[in-house]
Amino acid sequence: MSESLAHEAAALDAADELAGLRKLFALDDGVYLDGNSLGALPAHVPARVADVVQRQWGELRIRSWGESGWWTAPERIGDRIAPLVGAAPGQIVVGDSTSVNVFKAVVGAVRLCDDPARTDIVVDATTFPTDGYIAESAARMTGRRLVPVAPADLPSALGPTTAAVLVNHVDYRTGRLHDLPALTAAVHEAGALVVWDLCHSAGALPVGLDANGVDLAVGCTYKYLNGGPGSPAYLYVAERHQPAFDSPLPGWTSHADPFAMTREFTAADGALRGRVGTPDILSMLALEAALEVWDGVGIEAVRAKSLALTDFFLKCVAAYVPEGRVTSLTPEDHAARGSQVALRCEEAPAVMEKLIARGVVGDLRRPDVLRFGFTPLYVGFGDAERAAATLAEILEA
Ligand SMILES: Cc1ncc(COP(=O)(O)O)c(C=O)c1O
Ligand SMILES: Nc1c(O)cccc1C(=O)C[C@H](N)C(=O)O
Repeated sequence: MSESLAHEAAALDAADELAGLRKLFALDDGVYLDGNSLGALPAHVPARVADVVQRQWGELRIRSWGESGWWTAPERIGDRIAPLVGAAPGQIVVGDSTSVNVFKAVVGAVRLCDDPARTDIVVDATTFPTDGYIAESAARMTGRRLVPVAPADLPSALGPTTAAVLVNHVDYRTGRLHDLPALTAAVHEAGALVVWDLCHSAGALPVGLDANGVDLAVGCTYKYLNGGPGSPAYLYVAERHQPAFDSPLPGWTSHADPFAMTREFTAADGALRGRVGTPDILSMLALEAALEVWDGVGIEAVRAKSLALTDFFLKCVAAYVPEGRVTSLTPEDHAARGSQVALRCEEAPAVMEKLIARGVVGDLRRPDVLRFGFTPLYVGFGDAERAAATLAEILEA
């Protein structure tokens, strides 16, 4: 479209220290900008899953719970995710869906708060729906009131009646990054606990759970962590809260001695309290294999590339797309930007269909949002330029 932007893309790709990671993924010639919904497949994962099925399950059978490390996979893989979200070992367990972990975390936070005068569960009013639905149910179950508040208004909405706050780190629709350090501090100032949903930030930018004193957090692993469709989510319970963390789903695998099979429940120590039932081993070990692409990769470098990619994509869109056809919902300010660009466009459904037909895969968020996720491990600057050029051609036609 423009020689100069295409040249700029080539120069940026040539200078990109993460560019070599793309070959670790099974990708075609298309432009894949939907890794914020389903991350791409790391190429070595199928053989690893085949080994889990054929040898570990097929040959070792029941012995694999011990010999193949199945039983301890939730906490082992939690420790592998921990450095990506700024957590020391022993605070994350992997398992269940994000939705289920939201439930454990919100009810767990209200129980940790343990003050009947604190009647409110505050929820991000712009949240991904599942968090809102579950927070509402958690409020009913714990006899609390659900108070939806826009993240920007959170500090003024908090007070002596706040028990717990559930907020998304990055807004799934607009890509807005919320200020985790400041909001965590504001929640603590009000005497409440905070639960962060990291689905759209883990693996895309530094989170700093421990450094910011976050209480609880949840996240999925099938977006920027490339764990595969429906791969298990995770729950972070800060070490200081673990002794009092009272899970609303105390299954036998979170028991201190699961194989004692006692009638009474005695919670295990540490993050293991977040476990529930038998771990979904096939998905979990696919995730464990997928996480190997992070070996030697620093999240700071990923963040720098993510911002450069979204900046460059916005620049190409401004240069190519006819005036007035799209409006960016994604903040210009780096401090408030996640790893996606959301463009409002009147004809969004038809435009996304045409983009996908031309090999540029983004997401439609109805009614009028074109969503493009930038996953720095395998998306390059040439992809960003091509996506913007294709979008412009479609809008000009
Ligand atoms: C912020 C957020 N929370 C939760 C979920 C979904 O949770 P689950 O994995 O339980 O479907 C998503 C995406 O699906 C999400 O974007
Ligand atoms: N989890 C998904 C699924 O099972 C099917 C389709 C999409 C998803 C998603 O992850 C949606 C995503 N959380 C979003 O931000 O829109």
